[in-house]
Amino acid sequence: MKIALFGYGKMGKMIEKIALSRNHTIVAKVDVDTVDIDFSEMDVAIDFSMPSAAYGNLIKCFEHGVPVISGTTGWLDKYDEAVALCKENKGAFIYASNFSLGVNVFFELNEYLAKMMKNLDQYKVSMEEIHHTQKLDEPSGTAITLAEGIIKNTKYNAWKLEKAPAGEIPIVSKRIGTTPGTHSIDYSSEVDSIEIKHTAHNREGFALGAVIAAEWIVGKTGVFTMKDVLNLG
Ligand SMILES: NC(=O)C1=CN([C@@H]2O[C@H](COP(=O)(O)OP(=O)(O)OC[C@H]3O[C@@H](n4cnc5c(N)ncnc54)[C@H](O)[C@@H]3O)[C@@H](O)[C@H]2O)C=CC1
Ligand SMILES: O=C(O)C1=N[C@H](C(=O)O)C[C@H](O)C1
Repeated sequence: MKIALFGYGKMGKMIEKIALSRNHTIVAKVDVDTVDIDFSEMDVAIDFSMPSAAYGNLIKCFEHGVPVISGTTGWLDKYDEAVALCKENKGAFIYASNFSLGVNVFFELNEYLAKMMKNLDQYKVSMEEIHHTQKLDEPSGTAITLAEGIIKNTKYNAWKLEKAPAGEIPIVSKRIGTTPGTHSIDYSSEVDSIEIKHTAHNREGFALGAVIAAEWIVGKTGVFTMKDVLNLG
């Protein structure tokens, strides 16, 4: 495949490494200094840019008929608009807050545990996410996806950064060194705690998942998620 990278930072460079190892070609590396973009050579675009840029990059891809994988987080206030424009242009689009296989397993584990905890009111849930100090958004997109999974399956109705009132999930965001991404969920009662945790050791898992999603989406039309790409049962 001929892949265009929108965002050539930490993730863009890791995606390039994984893509080349899978015999793909990088036909464009779009970044802040890019003036002209030639869409004619792209089979698929992969956007790992920044919260303020992602939506604009997606729209350009939809308008030029290029399927797009969006990994950038912190722009979900525009997600519904992006879906509508994708459909209007008969485009193809996958957004995932986290493309790694391990985190997508963790998403399923999170919902499974939440269903079991639904009526155990003696337990209170809390979340923590730890990332590198260069991360622009908080909480992480992954943490938001996890919180939504808990809300869907329990009596909790919202999430809040740091402290949260009863019925809302508190999320603590920490920025430490070069941490790739650690997410933990804790159900605590007077007598015990139950915790599940995912720790990324590097960015390879994120990049591999994004490239696999790119390989999957080529030739398709519509809006998809990583659940469509991964058959996790
Ligand atoms: N969904 C997932 O699996 C993952 C998502 N992410 C997300 O990906 C995004 C990027 O993360 P990193 O690569 O670590 O950040 P980074 O800061 O290393 O790279 C972002 C790059 O985007 C460039 N950029 C800024 N405006 C742009 C524009 N208009 N068009 C194209 N490029 C532009 C920046 O100059 C920079 O080179 C963040 O939102 C992060 O949360 C990161 C890892 C995994
Ligand atoms: O900024 C990052 O690095 C990451 N961001 C994503 C998120 O916001 O969840 C995914 C991963 O945790 C790394």
